[in-house]
Amino acid sequence: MSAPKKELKEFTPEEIAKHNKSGDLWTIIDGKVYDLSRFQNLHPGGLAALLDPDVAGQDATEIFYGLHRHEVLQKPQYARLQIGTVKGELSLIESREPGQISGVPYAEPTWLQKGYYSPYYTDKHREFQLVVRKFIDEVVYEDAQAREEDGKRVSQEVLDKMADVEMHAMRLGPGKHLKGRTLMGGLVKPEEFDYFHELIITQELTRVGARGYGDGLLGGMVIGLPPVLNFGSKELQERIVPDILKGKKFISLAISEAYAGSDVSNLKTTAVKSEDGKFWIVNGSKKWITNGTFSDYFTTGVRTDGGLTVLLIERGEGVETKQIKTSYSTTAGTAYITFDNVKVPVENTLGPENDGLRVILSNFNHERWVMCCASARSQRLVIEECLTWANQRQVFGKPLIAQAVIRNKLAQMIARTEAGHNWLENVTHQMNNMSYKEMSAKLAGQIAFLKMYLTQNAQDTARDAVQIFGGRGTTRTGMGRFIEHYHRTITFDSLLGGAEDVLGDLGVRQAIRKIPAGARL
Ligand code: HEM
Repeated sequence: MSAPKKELKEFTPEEIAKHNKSGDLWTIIDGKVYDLSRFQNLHPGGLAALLDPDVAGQDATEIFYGLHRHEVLQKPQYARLQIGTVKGELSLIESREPGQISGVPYAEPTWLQKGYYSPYYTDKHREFQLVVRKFIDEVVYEDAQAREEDGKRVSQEVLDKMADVEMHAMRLGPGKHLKGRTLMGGLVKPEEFDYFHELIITQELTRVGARGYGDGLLGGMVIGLPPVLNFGSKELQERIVPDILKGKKFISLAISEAYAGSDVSNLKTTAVKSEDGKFWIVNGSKKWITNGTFSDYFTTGVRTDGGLTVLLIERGEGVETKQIKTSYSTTAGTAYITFDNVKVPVENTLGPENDGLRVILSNFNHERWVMCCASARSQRLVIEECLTWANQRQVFGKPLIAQAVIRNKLAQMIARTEAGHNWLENVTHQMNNMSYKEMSAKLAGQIAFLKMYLTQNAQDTARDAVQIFGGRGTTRTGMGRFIEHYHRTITFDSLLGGAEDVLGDLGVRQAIRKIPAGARL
């Protein structure tokens, strides 16, 4: 990220002060001397700001950090404006190194903070987390910022590097699909890989702070491939799974329709058997399908004679996908899909005919839990931004953090995030110790409540964060860019995998079913 090192001179403040006019313009930021003479007319904030008597030839550190993110100075085109350092002064502001753990309180979950303990994570998990973070900082972060902005698909190079360490396979959680694979360069054995490892990957990916990119990074595979692995024929699996896990082919889960979202039993897309019984003929449409614009395969819920069936539909004649523009980046490839007399071999049926609801539901707990991992972590990113900003921002002659109302917003934000994250770790611990059957029976309600709780909190946190950042929280570039992005995209999380009210209701209905027959007040 930083520019190549060059010989830097030392200057005294007196020497620097002489360069204080248009065409001969220096300034000091954090003990470093910048020559802005040739940049002055290109400066996005204008020339006048740079000619201010408190800036031109002076130490502008406080003013600079009130207006720019530190990352501005790390960009090569700006880093090269540095010509020297101030004699006798040290730089105090740290640049984040790849893999670094944040020192800002609550920016990291407790188990990653120095001097804290956890009953859940082992030293192996810690080692794994460090390597995954470094990988994501070095391989994914820049691509995430660029693609979120230009809306293009995740770069193939990133997908290939992720495949090299088997990250696509690991994102599907523990299971048979990991057998024989070298995970993260051999750091964890397939049989040792557990839900905390998966949580780590999901949470580290969330830290890039680019929501559309996060889904574009094969979110469709995370929810669309499990039905193939759990219900597809051996032949089908052997034919399509290897290329998907290599990041060469793509798959989506195609359930929701303009007619039916959370109400999956009311789908209108139909599949009728051909006369020879060899094919399904599929007609209908699907909406909000993540990665749909570039997917090769669609795990699709269809209405059949006696109920609901799930089919693996391959891109081909009769399948059309159109980009839907949503509140987040088109890098997610969110699609509207139409199926017009699409011929699907009956061998592509996933699970028993007319029992598709079970196939779809079997995946929901894991899908929602993944969303919980992401939501819990993204709230920490907001805390880090807000705590740091409130501490550095000067307003009415004091730091913003000196205002009790701001401290109160931060208090609520931190308490909500800690509560949700700790609950998530408890649920993850249960998943690690339960069979799949037990998980389905005991955790559907818990996970539904947890997701509802986290996304409600996330929306409160987004609203509070914008108040803390003020106008900066509403612009796509500059100081508040992560906050603007979070606030704009957070509603998505509250709907994916079931709207909040639907999830809350599911949890209560499950609880009521389990009240012992003899329970009375
Ligand atoms: C090495 C020195 C500097 C560089 C490379 C630089 C670069 C930039 C960039 C890239 C932006 C656009 C930020 C964005 O929206 O993404 C910007 C905005 C701005 N800069 Fe600078 N800048 C420098 C120094 C300064 C200084 C010393 C001042 C002093 C007042 C200043 C005042 C401003 C202002 C007022 C804006 C507009 C901020 C906003 O829209 O909120 N800049 N600068």
